[in-house]
Amino acid sequence: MELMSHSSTFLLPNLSSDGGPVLTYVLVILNQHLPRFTPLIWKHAQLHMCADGGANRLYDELPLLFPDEDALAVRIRYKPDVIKGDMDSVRDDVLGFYKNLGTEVVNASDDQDTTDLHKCVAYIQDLPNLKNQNICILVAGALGGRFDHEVGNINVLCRFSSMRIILLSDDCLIQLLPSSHHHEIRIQHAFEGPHCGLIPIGGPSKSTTTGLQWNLDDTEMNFGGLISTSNIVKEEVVTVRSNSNLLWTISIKKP
Ligand SMILES: Nc1ncnc2c1ncn2[C@@H]1O[C@H](COP(=O)(O)OP(=O)(O)OP(=O)(O)O)[C@@H](O)[C@H]1O
Ligand SMILES: Cc1ncc(C[n+]2csc(CCO)c2C)c(N)n1
Repeated sequence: MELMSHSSTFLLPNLSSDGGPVLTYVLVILNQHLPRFTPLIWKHAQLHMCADGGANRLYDELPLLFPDEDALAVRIRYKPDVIKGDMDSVRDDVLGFYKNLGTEVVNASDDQDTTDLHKCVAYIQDLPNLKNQNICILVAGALGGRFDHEVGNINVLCRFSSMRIILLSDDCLIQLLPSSHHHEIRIQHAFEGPHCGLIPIGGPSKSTTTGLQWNLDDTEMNFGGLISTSNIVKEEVVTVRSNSNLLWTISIKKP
């Protein structure tokens, strides 16, 4: 089985692959409080998208991260490339502002069965320019607020299990570790940890880990039984093998 390497190098001031694969980052902004490090991951991303009402967050909240600057100048500097969704949450003034700057708007209001995040990920998956790139989608504002939205966002990880997608908030990140691979997670100790968790998301799992305070040794996990929450990262590298998909979550440090 192949090894998949992971490293949250997008949290570093300057992007490096840290021995892992070279990734092309795409940023998707959701309709939830913008993480404080949004300008940093914006800089690392090649493409910037807003999921429907996520455009309101960019418009309203990004200037607050630059209190000494003119709000209009900040909004022009952080222009999304694409806004996609069913358009029931983005405000008309916000849509008009970004359309005037040249943002592409994709109205998918006919689809009321998939979330706006799902629609954005499907758009990224189909982009011809990114076809041969090793893409990693960073999803800002994926956690906090409404629980149905949070679970919907986690479900997108499962529906697009062959894509690298990382859900982000100010406090933590969540990503899928598909059982099709073994995993090596390089920890950026200055920016993340020590609290972490491994959660069986697709049914019962048997998993083996190294690098944690409470390692698993071909240990069965399932909802209603054991799941690994409040675990602690102890080494530079965490390894995970599992016969079914797991969610990996780790805390993000406050500056
Ligand atoms: N409170 C939240 N927590 C986590 N993610 C959220 C939250 N609110 C919105 N999102 C994410 O942002 C995306 C865009 O949000 P938006 O409010 O435009 O969605 P919506 O489909 O209009 O929601 P609603 O269910 O209220 O109609 C959603 O698809 C979801 O992924
Ligand atoms: C069983 C079922 N439950 C809920 C919805 C509603 N829904 C799910 S995603 C979405 C679009 C949100 O932008 C909406 C309205 C549905 N279609 N099917």
